Amino acid sequence: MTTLYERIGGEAAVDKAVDIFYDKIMADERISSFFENIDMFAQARKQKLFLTMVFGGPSEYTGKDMRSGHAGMGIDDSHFNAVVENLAATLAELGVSNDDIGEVAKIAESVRDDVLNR
Ligand code: HEM
Repeated sequence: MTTLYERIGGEAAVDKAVDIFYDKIMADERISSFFENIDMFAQARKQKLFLTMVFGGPSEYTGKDMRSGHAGMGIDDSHFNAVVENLAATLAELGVSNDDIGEVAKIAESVRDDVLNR
């Protein structure tokens, strides 16, 4: 059985997706302010490793868990929805199938309560 990671296109596709994703985030006034003082190069590197892991690729992520990684930021459901929307739009642009985008959305849902610290 192929993994989501393989179907999306492996390392090259995840790298490209994360770069486009953060361009969208930085241009999105609903959420860009959260990233104002963040080193986006380091952030993109972590996000590539995190998504690679949760999509079923190699597990090389050594960053924080989603609860401690987002603690005290005041992220609410509307911010979370905006992030997922940008991720789905990025994957659609890269030609990922609707089924696979649905699977990514499910993975995102599975960390919602941790990211929102509830
Ligand atoms: C599917 C949802 C999300 C995933 C998978 C995700 C993933 C990550 C990862 C892997 C990190 C790195 C953690 C570390 O430093 O070790 C991180 C940090 C961060 N996330 Fe998220 N995130 C999500 C949702 C959000 C949302 C909704 C926001 C705000 C709108 C957000 C804002 C941030 C910020 C600002 C950081 C940087 C923290 C810092 O370096 O001080 N994230 N996220």
